[in-house]
Amino acid sequence: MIELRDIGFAYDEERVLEDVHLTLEEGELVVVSGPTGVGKSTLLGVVTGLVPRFSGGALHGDVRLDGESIVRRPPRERAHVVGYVGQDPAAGFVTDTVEEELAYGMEQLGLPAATMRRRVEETLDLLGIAALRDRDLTTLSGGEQQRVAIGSVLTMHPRVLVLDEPTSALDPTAAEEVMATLARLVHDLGISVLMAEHRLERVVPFADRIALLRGDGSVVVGEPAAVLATSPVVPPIVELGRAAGWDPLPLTVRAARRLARGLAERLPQQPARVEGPPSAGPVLSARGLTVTHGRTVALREVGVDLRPGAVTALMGRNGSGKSTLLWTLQGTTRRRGGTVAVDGQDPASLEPAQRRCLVGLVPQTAADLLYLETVDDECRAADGGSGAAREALDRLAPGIPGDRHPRDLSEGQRLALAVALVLSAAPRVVLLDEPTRGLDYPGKAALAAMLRELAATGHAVLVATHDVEFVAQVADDVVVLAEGEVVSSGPVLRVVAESPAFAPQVTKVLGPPWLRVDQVAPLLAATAPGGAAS
Ligand SMILES: Nc1ncnc2c1ncn2[C@@H]1O[C@H](COP(=O)(O)OP(=O)(O)OP(=O)(O)O)[C@@H](O)[C@H]1O
Ligand SMILES: Nc1ncnc2c1ncn2[C@@H]1O[C@H](COP(=O)(O)OP(=O)(O)OP(=O)(O)O)[C@@H](O)[C@H]1O
Repeated sequence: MIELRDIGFAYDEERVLEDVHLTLEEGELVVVSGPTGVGKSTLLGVVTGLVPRFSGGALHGDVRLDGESIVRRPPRERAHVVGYVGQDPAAGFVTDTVEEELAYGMEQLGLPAATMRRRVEETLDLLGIAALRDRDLTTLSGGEQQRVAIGSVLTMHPRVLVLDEPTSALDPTAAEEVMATLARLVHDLGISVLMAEHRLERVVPFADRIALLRGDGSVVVGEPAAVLATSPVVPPIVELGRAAGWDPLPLTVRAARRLARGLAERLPQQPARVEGPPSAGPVLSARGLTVTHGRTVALREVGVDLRPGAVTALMGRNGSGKSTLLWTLQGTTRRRGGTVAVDGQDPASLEPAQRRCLVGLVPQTAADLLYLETVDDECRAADGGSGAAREALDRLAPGIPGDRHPRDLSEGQRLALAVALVLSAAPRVVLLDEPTRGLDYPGKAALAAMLRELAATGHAVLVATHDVEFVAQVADDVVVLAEGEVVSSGPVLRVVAESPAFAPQVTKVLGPPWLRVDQVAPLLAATAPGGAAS
């Protein structure tokens, strides 16, 4: 139904797409994948019409809808057919409250009031946001905003849904529910979905085809197994399958389990390296933290200790209070009660400049930290010209031109820059709010390594994240919040084994104590019958 013909696109000097052919059939879900900054959002923009109209740059080639060329039609005239949710859902909000936002698109289409009412109710239930219906959009947590944004396009019943990282702010359970809902729309109503996503483990089981951007402007499109066989970005089970020499490669946990039968018994009982807990006292100690927003209690009597040398993951459902806790520890959010001490000082009582040396925070929206004209200027301002920020940036997302305006970076590049700026100052305590949005697997591995290095030199690190694979790579401990209270905390293995929702793919396939492919890959090679490992 939608066809991209011979698409080429360049921002000024940067060529992003070249000779791209892609068709999206009715009732099909296609995942757009590829490294950070490769051009996934740009490709989606060509379908919605936002590129080149609002992005600038030069587009050639044709976009066809049911055989008719729409390449010159502005986004507004495509909106009744093509629904779009961008990488920053809050940026797309046009009304004040959840219910208004869900109805807005339908009002623009002039639908009857009774239809609008019915669809709003259906959508509130479908996305589990009925309790938020009267809420002011600005007060929602990141994941709540993402659900409302998805809901606001679903109510219009578009024939094509274009979604940019739709699960990036969702907790694991919500992500699964949203994907199952989308799959149902695709199968039952014949809707077509085109989505860019880095967390392939969440979306590949639902994909009919994958469109992989390779980095030279071209796109390879095919069945998931065929594309992933050679892709530079693959979910952990595919990496596991490659290490074990499985053919065909498993795309679901279920398929991998079948292939792994008997394998778990042949692995030793303990991972080769077990990190012992460092014995020093905490760098950060918080007790009895209570925070309220109006009548909502966001945190209730929360206590945490962050040890030097340890990376702690902060997990929990959307809206459970993770961002609130980070900002309270950092000192910006006013607390109703409780204490925070970092090396004996309360960050809330310090001037912002002093505070930054003690506690660094990478916010959920990376752009909040960026205010200068170029990437180089930002790096220099952060590290005083030592080069530390640029070095960190190159590890996370290599090759970004120093003269680029931060506004013109891709989402993942912008996040990488914000992380690099905060880490280059090496504060005693580093807090990160969902720091893997927009990052590809190599970028995430690099971030994990950098956080481990910081911890190894005596810093304390707390990462709020829904990315269970990242937690498996980086964390020593996990703290789980539910409705503003700590409901469990302890070593990563124990928490992950207790809560299936937080289990990474390797644990789902091989069981504890295994969390990551790198722990088992060498063992698989040694135990594979006939040495089938490659
Ligand atoms: N206005 C602009 N001017 C110059 N270059 C730009 C502009 N906007 C984007 N770019 C560059 O184009 C490339 C593609 O960006 P795009 O946002 O499409 O990537 P992406 O694959 O979606 O990235 P991510 O994985 O981070 O979401 C990036 O290298 C980015 O820096
Ligand atoms: N100004 C506000 N007024 C009312 N409620 C608020 C306000 N700010 C936040 N909240 C609520 O407080 C709760 C905690 O929000 P917080 O952003 O800390 O959650 P989170 O765990 O980080 O969520 P997510 O995983 O979705 O990012 C949420 O239910 C949110 O809706």
